[in-house]
Amino acid sequence: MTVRVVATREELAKARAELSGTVALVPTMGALHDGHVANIRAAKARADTVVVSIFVNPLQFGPNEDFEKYPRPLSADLELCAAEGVDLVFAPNREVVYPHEVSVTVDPGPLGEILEGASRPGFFRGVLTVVSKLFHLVRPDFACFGEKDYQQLTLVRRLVSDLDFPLEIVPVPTVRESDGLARSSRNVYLDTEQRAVSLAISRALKAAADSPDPLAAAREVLDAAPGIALDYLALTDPALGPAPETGAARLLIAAKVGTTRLIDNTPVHIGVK
Ligand SMILES: Nc1ncnc2c1ncn2[C@@H]1O[C@H](COP(=O)(O)OP(=O)(O)OP(=O)(O)O)[C@@H](O)[C@H]1O
Ligand SMILES: CC(C)(CO)[C@@H](O)C(=O)[O-]
Ligand code: BAL
Repeated sequence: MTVRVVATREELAKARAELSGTVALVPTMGALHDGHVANIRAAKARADTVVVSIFVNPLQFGPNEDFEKYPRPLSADLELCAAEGVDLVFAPNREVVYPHEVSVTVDPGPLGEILEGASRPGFFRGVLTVVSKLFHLVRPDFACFGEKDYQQLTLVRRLVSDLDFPLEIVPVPTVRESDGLARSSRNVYLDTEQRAVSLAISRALKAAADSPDPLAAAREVLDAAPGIALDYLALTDPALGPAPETGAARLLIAAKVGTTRLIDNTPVHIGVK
């Protein structure tokens, strides 16, 4: 079993013209896992054909982040795409996506400055710029994004509505390991002990989802967890605005375990249901 793979703009344009019916794009940075598979399956359920992009986007990495070390197991990724019946993989190199120095970029606005944006300056500018380029190059009818990266999903939705991209964003629920840890390409950085420590993140979210005081419930679990360096624990409304006094809300966590930065989030309800 193989999957069609293109790397240049010309190859992509030709392959795109040969796709019939509706197209769903699954943008990724590769190192594919079950979370990506859920995105691919959601794409297949929505559209006639599925395109996966694999590109580790330098523009969204800070100078001290893991761009160089980010895993790039391309042949395993292609096997997985073939097994999932993906129609086309776009796996460009840096020069294809950025043929000259970038000058014009997409401003994510105030939502890009908080949470992940506060810890990773320039991150959402990099994400929204490359996502815009992928939307122009692939011209999908749908694009799937995981709820694991909730702020990214929220900002991509704003990008599409504020800048009138003619496509629909499909959110995909977070896929977890059986012990609760959210699947992430960065989980491979964790050793056995760190992996055990990192379970406090999903335990905190679970406690929060079951409590009328989500913030306090999560804090209690995290305070009792050695080895977790909390970056933020934030309660917001579902669109990442200020949390309501009661009702539907979102709880988001970012934490470092060793040198690995992990993020996760859950819907919560403030007050008694
Ligand atoms: N556990 C998951 N469940 C659902 N979707 C996911 C999951 N993990 C990643 N995705 C989604 O897959 C897409 C590509 O993500 P990416 O390639 O960055 O993988 P990742 O595992 O999030 O990597 P990283 O750990 O580097 O953030 C994004 O839309 C992301 O939200
Ligand atoms: C959306 C994305 C592929 C843009 O580089 C990346 O941020 C990711 O993998 O979530
Ligand atoms: N999963 C979002 C991309 C990143 O962390 O760089």
